[in-house]
Amino acid sequence: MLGTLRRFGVSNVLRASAPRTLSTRWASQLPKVQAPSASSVLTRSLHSSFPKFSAAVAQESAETEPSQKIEKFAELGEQGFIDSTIIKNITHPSRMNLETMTEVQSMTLREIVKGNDVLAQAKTGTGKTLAFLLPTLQNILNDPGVDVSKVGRYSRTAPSEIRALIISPTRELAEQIAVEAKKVAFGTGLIVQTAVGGTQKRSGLMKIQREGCHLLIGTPGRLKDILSDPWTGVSAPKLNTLILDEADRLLDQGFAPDIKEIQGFLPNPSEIDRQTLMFSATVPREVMSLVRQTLKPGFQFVQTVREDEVPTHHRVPQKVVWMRGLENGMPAVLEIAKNYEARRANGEELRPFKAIVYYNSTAETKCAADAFNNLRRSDDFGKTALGELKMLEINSRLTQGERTRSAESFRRSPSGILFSSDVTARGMDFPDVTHVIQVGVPRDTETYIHRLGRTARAGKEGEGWLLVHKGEDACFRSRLGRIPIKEDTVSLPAAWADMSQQATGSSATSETVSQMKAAMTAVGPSHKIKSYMGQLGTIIGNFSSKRFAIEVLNKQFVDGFGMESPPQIAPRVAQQMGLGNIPGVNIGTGSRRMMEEDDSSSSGGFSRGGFSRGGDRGFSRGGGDRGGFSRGGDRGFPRGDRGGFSRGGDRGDRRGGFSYGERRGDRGDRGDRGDRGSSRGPRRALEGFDF
Ligand SMILES: Nc1ncnc2c1ncn2[C@@H]1O[C@H](COP(=O)(O)OP(=O)(O)OP(=O)(O)O)[C@@H](O)[C@H]1O
Repeated sequence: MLGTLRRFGVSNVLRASAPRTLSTRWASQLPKVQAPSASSVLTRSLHSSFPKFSAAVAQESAETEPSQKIEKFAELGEQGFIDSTIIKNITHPSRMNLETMTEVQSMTLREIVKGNDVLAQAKTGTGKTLAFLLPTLQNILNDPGVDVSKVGRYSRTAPSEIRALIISPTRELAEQIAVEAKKVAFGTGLIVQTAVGGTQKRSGLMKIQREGCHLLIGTPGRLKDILSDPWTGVSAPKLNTLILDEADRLLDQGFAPDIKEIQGFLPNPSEIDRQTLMFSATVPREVMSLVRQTLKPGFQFVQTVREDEVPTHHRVPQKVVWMRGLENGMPAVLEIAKNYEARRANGEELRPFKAIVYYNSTAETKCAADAFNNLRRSDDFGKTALGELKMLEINSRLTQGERTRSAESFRRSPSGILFSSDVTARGMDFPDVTHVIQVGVPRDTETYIHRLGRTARAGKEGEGWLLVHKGEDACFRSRLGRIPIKEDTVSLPAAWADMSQQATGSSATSETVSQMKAAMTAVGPSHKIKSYMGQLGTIIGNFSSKRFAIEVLNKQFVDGFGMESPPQIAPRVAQQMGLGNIPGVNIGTGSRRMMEEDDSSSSGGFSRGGFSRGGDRGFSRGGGDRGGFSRGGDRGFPRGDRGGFSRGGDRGDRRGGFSYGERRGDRGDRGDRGDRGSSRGPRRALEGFDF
């Protein structure tokens, strides 16, 4: 109440709300921070970092008790608590068609309308977006200084009338939030604008200048650009609310400086009272000092992930499959799809197969998308039920237009496979995703949780699969050991097939392996090379020894992708990565030229009916031929040649910079770092490469 009083004086709206006891001191919940007993480790695993965090905030925050009463949106309108137009937008069958608030919505609504600072942690897919949008838009309407009237067709609102600012870590998420905000605000006169990188800055800016803005949603880089430039006229001197969605991501090392800088362009909170809201499904302890610096003392800590409750990702069946080699990853993905389709064909009532496959590097997503598109175009697969599946990709290497098209296409499609880097791991709300498949151990627990959270949203069902190599065992146990993932040793024989041998026999697994190997062999050489380099950065961090990592990686490219020998690593890079003396490292400078030749040649590859000779054009210096998926698939891979990797090795790409996973600095949009850029150990040596 105090916050609202401070800002707008007495709020009639608030008086209309029923009195509730919302807060208790967190200290009363202290048993939660005790060390988990052996029997409860699995169910408490989500909280591996949270208990420490909870203890850290015990003294300075209040926790909101779980709501006993699930509220209907319509009641909020009847009470006069929320504007009737907003309620109509939310509840009308032809609009958002929502009836009842989710727990996080119910538990945060009044706190936010009161003007309190809130940190909210709730499971993925439980409606956090609406939880902050609804009260924030209502607060803007409550502000007597806000004029929503129009002169003719034109609003009276200036670009300096921004009352609330939402920061999102990725462009897609910012756009998605804006779409939802516009739905909620429809017909109220409130103006919602976006400022995201990768889009035309000028036209976006002119739109804000022309139409004005009450709620601005953006990515850190573009927001910084716009707010730092006084000539834009876009400013927020009357800002009341700052919202960090995916707050832990925005407060980690990668984004924190940008967030701090943006705060510098906002009014000083000691002069103009400001409410700050933070939402996420995960709140690791590392971000706590920044949470404390950003929120007011006594902020509300709303946590719907309770100790006695199985969090979303526990409810979803999660399976880990240990693969014979990394080359078995794509056949295993294909087998998951085929097994599911077979169940559907047997009459099980299942939704169409709609999966997101996550990789730890951009280049792997590209390679996988290419391979699966090759597969789709082949005669033997193309005519099957799965041949209809859309094979899409999203990663930060695509132009923003391509990214948006892929996201839209996947959103609308009832089925399909999206090969993605962590750009989509947080917040993205693709409907009806049946499977999340993660290949390789993700960089941390939070990444695993958010990726998994792309399925089983809004109460739906979903499955989670993790495909890993035995060499990642220690890393798996340290990052995900407390997550209740069940080992599956029977469902995916393709994960164990020996791909160094030509697949023989007519079993379903042989067919799956043969089909996938042919499709992998036909991937363009430059994609293979980039994938190799991209994986180098991640796999060395995941395996216990470099020697083992190199051996396994090389095997993938020879036995899986049909290369005669693994791609060459330039001597300088090998040295920087500490690979100079590691057996199996193919040191030389031939890869770069090969990529250039491949990029400049027209794409051939996989034609209907199989693998065309033109597929690896420009790649056959050794004169080798290819065929199917024999070991000599990419024979002719040159050795020790001019070129090699140097900074900006991938000239064809628009942007530079490489770090673990997604590139740390996505130059197209400095704010859009879908993936954390960790520069641990050998990965540093690959910075400047764009794989
Ligand atoms: N009250 C509600 N009743 C039913 N569905 C809802 C409700 N509120 C939101 N949803 C729907 O639930 C889905 C997930 O919502 P949202 O994207 O806000 O989840 P989230 O908690 O932000 O997830 P994440 O942690 O992944 O960002 C959306 O499709 C949204 O429309």
